[in-house]
Amino acid sequence: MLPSNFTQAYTAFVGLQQDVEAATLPTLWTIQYSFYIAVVLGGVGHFLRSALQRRHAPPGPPRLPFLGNALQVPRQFQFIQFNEWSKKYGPIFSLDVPGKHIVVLSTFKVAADILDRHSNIYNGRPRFIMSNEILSGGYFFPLVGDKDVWRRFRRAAHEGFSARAVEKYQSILSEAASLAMLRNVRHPGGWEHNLEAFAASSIFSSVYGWPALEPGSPHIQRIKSMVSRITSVGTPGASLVDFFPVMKHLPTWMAKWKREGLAWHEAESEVFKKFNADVAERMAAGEEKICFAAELMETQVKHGFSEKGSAWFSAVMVAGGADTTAAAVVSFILAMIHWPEIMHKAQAELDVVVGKERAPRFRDKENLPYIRAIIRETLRWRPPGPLAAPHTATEDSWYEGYFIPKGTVVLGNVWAMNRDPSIYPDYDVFRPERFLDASEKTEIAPPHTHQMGHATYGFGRRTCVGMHFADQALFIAIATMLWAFDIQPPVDERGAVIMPSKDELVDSGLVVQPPPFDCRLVTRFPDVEAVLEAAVARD
Ligand code: HEM
Repeated sequence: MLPSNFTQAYTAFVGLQQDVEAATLPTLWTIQYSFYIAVVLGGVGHFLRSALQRRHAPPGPPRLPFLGNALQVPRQFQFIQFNEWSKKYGPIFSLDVPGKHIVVLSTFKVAADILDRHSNIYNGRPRFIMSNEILSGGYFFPLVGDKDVWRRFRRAAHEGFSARAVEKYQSILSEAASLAMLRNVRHPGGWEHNLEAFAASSIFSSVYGWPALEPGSPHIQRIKSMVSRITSVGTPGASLVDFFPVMKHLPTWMAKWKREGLAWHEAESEVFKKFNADVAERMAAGEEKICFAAELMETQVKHGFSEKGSAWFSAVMVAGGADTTAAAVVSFILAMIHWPEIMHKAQAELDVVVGKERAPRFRDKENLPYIRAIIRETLRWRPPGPLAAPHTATEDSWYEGYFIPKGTVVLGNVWAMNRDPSIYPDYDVFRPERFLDASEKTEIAPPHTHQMGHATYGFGRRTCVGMHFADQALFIAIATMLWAFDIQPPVDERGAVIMPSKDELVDSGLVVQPPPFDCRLVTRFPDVEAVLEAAVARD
């Protein structure tokens, strides 16, 4: 009976009629036997691959039947548990959760060997049905798995955000930094909002050419809520459809989650299209201000983007840049409170190179090696994304005797790499000198770190496409902040110092950063306010 069942299944599958003419039977039998052979070979292949995977998988914590390691992987702060496991199982270990084989990399070297040197087969992303395909219509660039679509995003992003291209945003960043510090002089209690507005405003202005945004602006809130919605449904276990992909095909009348998700996507698309329409209007009126969205509108046909695709692209660039940069600035402030001697050393450098008559500018960067080392150390010490983003293997491969099958999710544990005790024995100490040679003029970095000394911008071909913009933003914010203020811990009503914890972290889904804390910003000299005012007016 088996053959007839198979034939029926096959004929139904390829759309053949059941009542085939007798004359076609020989052909049908050939098809039928080829089909059996394919199924048997497929089954044997699958069995062999599974055996290979079991036998040659990197070591890892013991698995339970069916559930694998699902109950051992925490929902938050996974990088900390993964770091512990790496101490026991080594720099490459594996985990199994239902439907997914995961490999975690914990040293710069294994990450460079696998994700950088073989980046052509490790540049995929796992499928994010709810967050990317439904809520974002397939346009959430960092989550896009389709190679062709991703390549188009990447090429277009590179045109606007390469090391060279981002220089055109320097005046926007300088103005935003001076404005944020001016707000800090006038409203020091709101420093965290002022710096959040700096990060969001500078990327908004670079993408849409808008004037600076106020702290708490509805635009900042909108992008934050977009990111938080997309990341919350994308976390493992949050959306059933990511476990059972077939559910994506349910009709909307049967699936409220899908109906609501698609409606949300349409509403967001309208907003993002309006942002772009506003840019188009200003361009038509002859405004010359350079912005990414304007350039993209001119090149969108070449890159193969629809109107909606290009509207989402611009908004996603804003989303990728705002919270990450703000989180790094907050960690820098915390470090300055805990290591004031570093702050004073940086201020001495600024006083020599910049002086007190003007605020720092980009052209000073070359002569401020200590400030540059502080930026690296901030990103090493408290990476805003301690697990970077998941990559997937798009082909089977081997690494040092371990088999990594196609479809494996590969995670680079940035946290473990940046705190590798064999490279940084004092990894918990904030010490920018580790990135300078004996003369303290030239930057140095350990091997396999792209000369950066950290892996905070990720790996291989999926390395953060906004990293040059972020580095510029961090430079001008940190230099202007240190030039203008002594950053001090708060004191209680009796004058006793309240030291904020340097070890606590909060995980917002997109970024990991210190929980909110107070600090005192004391202007370093009487003219700070006047100089910042002049800088804002000039830029
Ligand atoms: C301190 C600030 C930032 C940090 C720490 C950071 C970190 C990261 C990381 C870890 C990744 C994933 C890399 C990987 O998959 O291996 C990433 C991807 C990405 N970042 Fe950033 N980022 C920052 C700023 C920015 C900025 C300013 C922008 C936009 C201008 C941006 C846009 C993106 C985009 C679009 C991707 C996806 C790239 C792709 O999938 O090919 N990021 N970032």
